[in-house]
Amino acid sequence: MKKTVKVVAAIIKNQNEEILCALRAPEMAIPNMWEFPGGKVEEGEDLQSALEREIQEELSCEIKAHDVFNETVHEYDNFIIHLIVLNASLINGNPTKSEHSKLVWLKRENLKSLVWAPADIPAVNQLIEEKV
Ligand SMILES: Nc1nc2c([nH]c(=O)n2[C@H]2C[C@H](O)[C@@H](COP(=O)(O)OP(=O)(O)OP(=O)(O)O)O2)c(=O)[nH]1
Repeated sequence: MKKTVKVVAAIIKNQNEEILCALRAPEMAIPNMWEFPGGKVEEGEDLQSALEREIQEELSCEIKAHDVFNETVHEYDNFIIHLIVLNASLINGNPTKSEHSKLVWLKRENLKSLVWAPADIPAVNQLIEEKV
């Protein structure tokens, strides 16, 4: 049976209403695909704390995680992901990449120009549809 992994990811916006997108590095799982930054929820951790911790670790900045924006279950070849995308706001510092290959801020209407991790497509679609 495939393992199910619970992952939280953040929608972080800047003053221009652009959204932070992160490119997974070649050596990461699901390589060379764009994602909303975040990571796995640890045992006993609530969603908001997990996301705030992951963003501090990965992007060296402080966020406040808010409500759930989109929740999706997607089956990859070797595991099942329960991806929970939360709205978040930047509290302190600037997102700085460590593990990722690239970080970009994109307007909603341009999100489709990236190759997203398949599990992220529902959240991307919801972001685009919301503002038409
Ligand atoms: N962070 C994140 N991971 C995603 C997204 N979409 C998606 O399919 N994934 C997958 C990629 C990975 O297989 C898994 C999350 O792993 P990760 O490598 O980001 O998390 P982590 O830092 O806690 O993992 P680890 O290296 O400590 O094991 O979920 C997304 O939007 N954000």
